[in-house]
Amino acid sequence: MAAQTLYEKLWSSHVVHEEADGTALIYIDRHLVHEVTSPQAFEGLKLAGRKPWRISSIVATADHNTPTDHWDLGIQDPVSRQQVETLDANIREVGSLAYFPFKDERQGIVHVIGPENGATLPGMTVVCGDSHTSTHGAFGCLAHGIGTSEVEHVMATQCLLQKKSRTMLIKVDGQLGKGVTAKDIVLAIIGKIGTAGGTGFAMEFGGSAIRALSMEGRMTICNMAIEAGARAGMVGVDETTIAYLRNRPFSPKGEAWDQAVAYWRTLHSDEGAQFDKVVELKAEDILPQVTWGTSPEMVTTVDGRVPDPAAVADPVRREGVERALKYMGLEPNTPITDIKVDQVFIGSCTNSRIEDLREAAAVAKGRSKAANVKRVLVVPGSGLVKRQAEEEGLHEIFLAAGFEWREPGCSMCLAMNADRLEPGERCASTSNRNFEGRQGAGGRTHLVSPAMAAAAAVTGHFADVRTLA
Ligand SMILES: CC(C)[C@H](C(=O)O)[C@@H](O)C(=O)O
Ligand code: SF4
Repeated sequence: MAAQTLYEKLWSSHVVHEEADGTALIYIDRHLVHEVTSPQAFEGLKLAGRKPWRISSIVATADHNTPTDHWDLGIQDPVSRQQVETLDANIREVGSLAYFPFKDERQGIVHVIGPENGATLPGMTVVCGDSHTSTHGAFGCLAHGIGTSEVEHVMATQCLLQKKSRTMLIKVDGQLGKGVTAKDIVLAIIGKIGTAGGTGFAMEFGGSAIRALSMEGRMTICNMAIEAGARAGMVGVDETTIAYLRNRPFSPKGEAWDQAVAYWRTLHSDEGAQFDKVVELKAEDILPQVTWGTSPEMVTTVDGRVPDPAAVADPVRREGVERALKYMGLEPNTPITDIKVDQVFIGSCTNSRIEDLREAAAVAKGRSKAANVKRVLVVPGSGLVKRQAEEEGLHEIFLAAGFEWREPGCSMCLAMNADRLEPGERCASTSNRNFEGRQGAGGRTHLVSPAMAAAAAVTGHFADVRTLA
């Protein structure tokens, strides 16, 4: 058989029916559900008198609207409370493989709880009514974000209507420098190809620098594939994938594990497989990244400067830069390290896993929040991450530095709960989107790695983490 890409293997093993124009129905193995995009889907199902096709595919949690402090007080905001209670009621009514509700010890951000519970497994098709579902592709799965009407369609039929994507390989070879992380790799990729660079593609990340990453790092990269415009992001299965999944609650056990592992080992692009497009980066060239604008592609290196619109030849791009600088309150040519921050957010489905917290703690250790920084929020991605961090004493490092140690959830990634920026406040954030108003109306977001966020917290401005270590 001809050499196949990972995407082609995943696609062909899930096609139920294909039309002449290439539109296909693909079977869905795992359906992750959260409170924001599921209410209308459950309602639609109820109105049609239907039941979910395969309840055991559903894994649900409440994450966007849950508070990250004073859990004893419940959910104060009535809209958020109703959202979460609606999910509670819907899951109670229809059932699920697992539900991690508000306050459950395994509750957390949907893209953190899936993998850590072994609910995301290689070879699966994974969907969720959430754009960052691409995260799960780190496990050699085909993972798509879907809209609310598609959530209903998947519940009703266990299938999704899709058109086959073109394939892109992003190959990162070499060794990352000290203080440079998976977040810097993915920001550098988006800086290079742009937020539309992956449009129409399923993106596979490969090369020796990707192979050397932990599963946490691979998830960070696949998480932001969507910010590069890709339909899905993925990494082939290797021993790192398999070691991560051993003994997770929903991972197969005993003989079924051995059979699964034998299959999983086939889930990588074959030697000589042809991609429609290949982009190459050298790990040695990647420096710590900081975004300066209102789109993830508006990014530069920590030793760089805010761009000067006058130097941008293309008039459309020039206007985009001008508008972004106005919103961000930045002057052209300002050195990145001169930009002071008001708040720091360490969390989100991009960077709230144990390794992220370890990296932030390594910088925070023995240091303190700078006086000009109003608040530093550290928000673990799940209850299990929180427990692990506490077992390792990371929370004590954060608290000693004057950071706040919170309960898990999406938090100030998109300000659907009480955690938000005030208008005009500037934030170093480990999340994935720096859009206008994303962290609160008028808030200004700069995307960075956890180590760089901690460096900004202790110095009060963006600082090269390599000089602090
Ligand atoms: C609320 C949800 C639909 C949304 C998404 O799809 O991504 C959110 O998670 C986000 O990050 O903006
Ligand atoms: S952490 Fe942010 S990006 Fe991730 S699912 Fe929640 S709101 Fe979306």
